[in-house]
Amino acid sequence: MSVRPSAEADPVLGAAEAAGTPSRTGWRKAWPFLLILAITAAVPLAGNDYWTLIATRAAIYWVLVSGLNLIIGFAGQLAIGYVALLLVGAYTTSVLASGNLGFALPSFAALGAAGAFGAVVGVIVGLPALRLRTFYFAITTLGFATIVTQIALAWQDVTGGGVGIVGPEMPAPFDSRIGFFVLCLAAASLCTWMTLNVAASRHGRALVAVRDADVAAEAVGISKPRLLVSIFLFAGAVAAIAGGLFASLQTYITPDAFTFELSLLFFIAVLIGGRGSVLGPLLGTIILTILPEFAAPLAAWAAFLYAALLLVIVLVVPGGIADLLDVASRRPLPPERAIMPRPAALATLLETPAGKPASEPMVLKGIELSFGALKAVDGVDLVIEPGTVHGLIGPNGSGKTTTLNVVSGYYRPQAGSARIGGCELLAEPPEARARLGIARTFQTPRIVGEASVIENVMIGGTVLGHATLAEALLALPRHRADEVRLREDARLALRAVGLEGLDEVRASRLQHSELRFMEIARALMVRPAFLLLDEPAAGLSTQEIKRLGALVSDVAARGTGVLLVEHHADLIFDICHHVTVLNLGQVLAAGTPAEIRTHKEVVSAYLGA
Ligand SMILES: Nc1ncnc2c1ncn2[C@@H]1O[C@H](COP(=O)(O)OP(=O)(O)OP(=O)(O)O)[C@@H](O)[C@H]1O
Repeated sequence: MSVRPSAEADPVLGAAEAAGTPSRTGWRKAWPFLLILAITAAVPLAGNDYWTLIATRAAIYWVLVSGLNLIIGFAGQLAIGYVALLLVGAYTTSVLASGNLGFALPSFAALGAAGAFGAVVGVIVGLPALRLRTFYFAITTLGFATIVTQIALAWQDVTGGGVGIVGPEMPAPFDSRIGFFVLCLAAASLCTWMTLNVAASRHGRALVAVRDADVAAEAVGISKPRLLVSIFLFAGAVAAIAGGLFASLQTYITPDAFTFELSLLFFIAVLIGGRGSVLGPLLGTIILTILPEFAAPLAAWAAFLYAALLLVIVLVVPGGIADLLDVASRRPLPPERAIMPRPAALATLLETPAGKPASEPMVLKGIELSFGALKAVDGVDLVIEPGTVHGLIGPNGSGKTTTLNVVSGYYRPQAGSARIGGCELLAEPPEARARLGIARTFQTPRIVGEASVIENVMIGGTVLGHATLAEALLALPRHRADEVRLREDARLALRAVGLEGLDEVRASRLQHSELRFMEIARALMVRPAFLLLDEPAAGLSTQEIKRLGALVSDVAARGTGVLLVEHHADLIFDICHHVTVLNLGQVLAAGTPAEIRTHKEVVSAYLGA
């Protein structure tokens, strides 16, 4: 995904392009990359071998950073010690090509083997990220860098220890300075294209969802472990290939070549480039590679220069280079814009093949959940019929959200069952709920602020895509078809909830009420059999609450069972078919709105006189 809504290449731009009519938007988004490619390709024409060497080095670094960018910039995992993968790739290629193991592979075969080995090592380095958060993971990657350096030093027979080993020699025509430069530039271009493809895929969107809205990601069916492992595989492979190229460029490598400063360069290139961008980190890598060359006397101060640059960027442009280039996101939005849901679009969206109206009710029985000594939910029974709106009301702290969290899988109750027909929901992991047709919104909207509105909504359709990460990397037909369909569906969903015209706007620029409707659009992408809404009217104007009510009624009328947690009594009594009242975690009353409105205990405990 291009989480920078306007500044980046999005190789899959919608129906027009899929139909073979390239749109102007494609070229508009691709030109910065083509310009960088043209300028870099022209470097050898200046006849200066030294600058050709620097350009080659920048291309190699970018091969590594392009993969690392998916880990840090997209998935938000702080992998600081990625020089370890460069070292692994450099030594694997050199050792396999040198014959130190008793046989010698051709250089390209050694490079390929290093890529495969790097993929495995990438997963091993990345595994702690599945359990550890932020800095703890960062430290493990640094620890890994130290370990592989020590192995390279100690395993003298194979690696040459401190003395080092000869780097692989590339065959003709890549054995000349220019030939090798062309090879590295081609590898860098390929990596750029592949990461742009991933960025503009359901996998790229899932990565940023995991980074910025992990609970929402889980609710739309994204499996964080599976996603991260596949990204670690890719990043490890390209980093190791970069290592092989690096060893060839250096002609001779020792463990000393893999410094902490190099690791810092990779990490900071992504940070100053900007999160969720490909163009920014590419420019970051180029800048950091050539910066010490412009300040040759300061070469020994490289780490200091990187850190200073990072500080300046963070203070002046917190969003990094990508943010600076994202001019469109600074254009003013119409201040007086109304949310106008369109029932016709809703009908079209919910009738598309992915729609699976519920035929059986969702039945909760005896749900119990305690937090320590506090019984948040204490034996709750609830039946949500398809095609109806079921209101769940009660005083603050009565267990409404907790009940909803049990249904969506966020909490596992200590007792009870939640079934749809023969399917026991509680036996399924949280990310399986979307596939079972359950979608939700949140009390506080969980969104990816840096992504465009339409991309946020497309995140809701992640499980409806079919293309694997490998297909997305290579922009194979299934990936292109996924993107066209998801984008069309997301447009429909946005029309349905009344946010038409805001598709390409960065979500962080929306008003609070718009975010609430955007979350509903994201949930509708699942074509939910059951839709769980957690206080969707909070913070909305009277007019907006009316439109929300009509929208929710429309959704239910098309067969979806809606569980509506809400404090706005008018909305509840206007649109609900059934109402359950909770108090202190228990069902205080259940019935039709008319029965609840006049229920004595409900009036005294919640509604008031
Ligand atoms: N993760 C948690 N850890 C400890 N206590 C919790 C947790 N989540 C909820 N609770 C407690 O459980 C009780 C029920 O909370 P819940 O959020 O379900 O109430 P609610 O009816 O949705 O309230 P509100 O209308 O204010 O959102 C409250 O006392 C709350 O403080």
